[in-house]
Amino acid sequence: MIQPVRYEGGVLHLLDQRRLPAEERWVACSSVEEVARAIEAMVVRGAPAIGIAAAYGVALAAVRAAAGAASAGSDGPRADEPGQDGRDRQGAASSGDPGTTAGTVAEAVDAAVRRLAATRPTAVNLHWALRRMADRSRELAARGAAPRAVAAALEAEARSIQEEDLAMCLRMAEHGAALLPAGARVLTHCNTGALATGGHGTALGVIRTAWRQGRLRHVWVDETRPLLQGARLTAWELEREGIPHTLIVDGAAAAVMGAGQVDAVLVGADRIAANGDTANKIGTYMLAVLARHHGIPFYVVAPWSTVDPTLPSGDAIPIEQRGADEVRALGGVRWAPAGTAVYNPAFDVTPAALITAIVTDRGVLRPPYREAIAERAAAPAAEGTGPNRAAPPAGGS
Ligand SMILES: CSC[C@@H](O)[C@@H](O)C(=O)COP(=O)(O)O
Repeated sequence: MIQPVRYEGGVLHLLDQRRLPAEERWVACSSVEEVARAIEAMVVRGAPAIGIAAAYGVALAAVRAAAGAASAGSDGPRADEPGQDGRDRQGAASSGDPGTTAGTVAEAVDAAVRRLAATRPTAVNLHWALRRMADRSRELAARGAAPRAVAAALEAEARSIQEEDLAMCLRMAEHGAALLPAGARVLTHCNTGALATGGHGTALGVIRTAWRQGRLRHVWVDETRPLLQGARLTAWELEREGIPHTLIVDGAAAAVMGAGQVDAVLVGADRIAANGDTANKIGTYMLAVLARHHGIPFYVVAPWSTVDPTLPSGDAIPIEQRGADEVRALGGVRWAPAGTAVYNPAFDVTPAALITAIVTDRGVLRPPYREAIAERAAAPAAEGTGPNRAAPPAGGS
């Protein structure tokens, strides 16, 4: 199984998604700053995977703070010091620290949460995961846990977030596959696969499971301009799995729908507001309009950690704006005049009215979404899916 995030021996290893499919290269992070920069640079991307990486970033901060004052009151390595391969830190982390106070660790955790929360604004999973780590840290501090015990517990919490995300993906995949007709031809956007999650994927997880169940015939893959997550990442995952697929430019979606070649559209989400409005990769809204015009079901697939009941509607979802050169150029080749004005929102918001159903690990939600979301938010989370979130996410909105 593809897993883009691995935490081993106090070092976070991220599969560098900027380089796929050309090469499989891993980036080692041993400080919060390295994790934050990896998220900003999209070494790791996809809403759930960003949350998982950030959770490990917080754990790294705690590990380093617990080890940092080990040398008789020295302040240890700085949290923003770039690592080489992290092994030096691993040694420091395991050396123990009689001198570090619980307060030092709590401060390091708070600083890590603030830094990581500022990396990418739209995916709420990031803030959900950070909040969970901060809550766990406070709980341990209140119990008077020793620094090294806090660090170990935060490493375990991050691992739980990762494992629970995989479990949620597998549950969503079962729910979503059951919605598809036998021999389905589906269209998907961006990358919502194992690369974007704890494994298996959200919309792509449904596709994987439907294929294994023998009910899927074909996948249309939007290339997903400007960063080509569909062409580079989704096509790579589908090829590895042997799932029949065809890559199209984003502008061809209407033509394949109009030709009667699509039975369902499946997309992921970065944030779902209380009324069901859904932020996802730029171009998703366009697909929803097209699907409605052609009478094709449009399904959003997302874990509960993507639902943000604190926002009344999609109008309140912060949309990340990215640099002009992502549009003017690709791979170092510029094809637009250097001074051309560019508008480059990374996400758009699909109005709930265009969404046929939202597939979550808590079941399939149907309109009216405000009621459906309120009802599921109040229900206890299924085992292994973490605590319900009642309060607003850390720095999320
Ligand atoms: C399971 S991933 C869901 C979304 O995060 C995905 O569709 C998406 O929009 C990813 O955007 P990205 O900018 O690549 O992080």
